[in-house]
Amino acid sequence: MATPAPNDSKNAIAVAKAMLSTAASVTASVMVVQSVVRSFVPPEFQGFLFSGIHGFLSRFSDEMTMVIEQSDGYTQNELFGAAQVFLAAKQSLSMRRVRVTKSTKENDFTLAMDRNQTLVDTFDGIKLKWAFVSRQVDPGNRVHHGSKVQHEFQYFELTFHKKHREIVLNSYLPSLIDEAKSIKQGKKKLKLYTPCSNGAWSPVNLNHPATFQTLAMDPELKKKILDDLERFVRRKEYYRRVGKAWKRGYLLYGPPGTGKSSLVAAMANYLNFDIYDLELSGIQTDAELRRLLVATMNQSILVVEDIDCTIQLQDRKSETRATSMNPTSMGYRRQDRVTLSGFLNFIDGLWSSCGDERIIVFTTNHIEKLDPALLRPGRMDLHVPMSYCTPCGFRLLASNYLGIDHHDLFDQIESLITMARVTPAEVAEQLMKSNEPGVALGDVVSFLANHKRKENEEVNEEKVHQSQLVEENGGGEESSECELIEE
Ligand SMILES: Nc1ncnc2c1ncn2[C@@H]1O[C@H](COP(=O)(O)OP(=O)(O)OP(=O)(O)O)[C@@H](O)[C@H]1O
Ligand SMILES: [Mg+2]
Repeated sequence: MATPAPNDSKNAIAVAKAMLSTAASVTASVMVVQSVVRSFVPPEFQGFLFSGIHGFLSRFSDEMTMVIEQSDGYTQNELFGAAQVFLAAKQSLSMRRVRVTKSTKENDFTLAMDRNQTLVDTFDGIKLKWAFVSRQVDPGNRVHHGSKVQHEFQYFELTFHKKHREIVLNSYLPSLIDEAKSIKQGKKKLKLYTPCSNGAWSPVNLNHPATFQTLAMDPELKKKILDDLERFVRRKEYYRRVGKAWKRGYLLYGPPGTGKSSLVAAMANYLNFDIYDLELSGIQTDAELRRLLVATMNQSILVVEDIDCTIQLQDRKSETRATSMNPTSMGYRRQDRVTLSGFLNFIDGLWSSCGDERIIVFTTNHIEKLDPALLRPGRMDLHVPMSYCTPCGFRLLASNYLGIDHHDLFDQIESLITMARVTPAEVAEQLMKSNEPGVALGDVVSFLANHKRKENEEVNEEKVHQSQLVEENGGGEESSECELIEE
């Protein structure tokens, strides 16, 4: 067993005292002292020193510390076990000491936070400092198999600013317990990240139920996407060999309610990837955009929804024209704005090379409005059209929503659906109106019939309008001239 080094310990304490007398920041002092203690003091004495120093310093601090012990004397503390699992999963390669164990029954190594190590977590922008403290307790003169029994007393300390007490108790700790449960079940809890006001990503749990089984879309297209995803995740070595960044881009396009966002959620659920939802219109500068992109993690999907609606990205030519004429004519310098070229260059260049297994998805309702730079071959690897509901899509929805594979009304609905342009979202809405298949399907029939009638009326109105135009212009030939002029 390693013996304590009295001189080193004295040095460490002397440094701690000196720090205290001049410290402007108590937190900074704690960190410096901890690192000094770690360097000079043998592990078995570190726990004692840490909590002593910490207890003394905390009197001057705005921080509060929660102590999470293994048990309350009678029952196990659920939070202690959850923290062990959660923190082990959070550990990064940057940790200096990691405990590694493996039982004969298990195939994998289990990593855990080692004694007297610290780790910083963030939640809703709040910094939370974890320490795993271990103290040797002398139980008196108890002897077992000839040697003196040593007891180890272990607990976690969770330190944060006092003002976040309620958030920690009501949100952070419950979510930690949830996450630990998912980790234990071997299932990662998926997250949906959105940019928050301080320029960082803020996570919430992603509980979207969409899967490839529940998606009503062309079966061949569905299979093509699934195969593409599977090939992508298997191809780590391939991407390395050909010198390409390990990323894949999908462009999903189609009318509202055809399942573009549902497909993104299905992809995340299928791959077990988190989603980063990049709302470009909320981002002011290329620098801010880059910061956010760099902060995304591997094995994730970066989604930019409705890319055509993000005005600055719409028209690169006009953007260039405006800049070349007068760089400050619009009251801002061009480099202060998010630009399509800046975004695409960063996605294709530096960003994709600093991470692995990235998927990028753009969605749009108007593919025709997109800048050609986005549609260029090689930019988005797969273009996925999301279409109106087909008979096959309807059957899948009926099976999902009503649990039925056949019904007398199916034929009528299927022939109506091929004529009416309705979205899966609209059909799903009708199917949800009743648990009784006959009633729900009756609603679908009336909805489709109404929809078809309205479509016919619109077509007729348009025909009348066109023939009025022809009459006003006095004949066929001149009308084509008129169309040419209008264009
Ligand atoms: N193809 C589909 N298969 C199954 N359900 C669908 C499909 N499309 C839409 N839905 C249902 O409609 C709802 C809305 O669909 P979703 O948000 O995915 O459409 P969207 O194409 O992203 O629309 P928008 O363009 O307005 O963003 C979904 O929650 C889902 O219940
Ligand atoms: Mg959507």
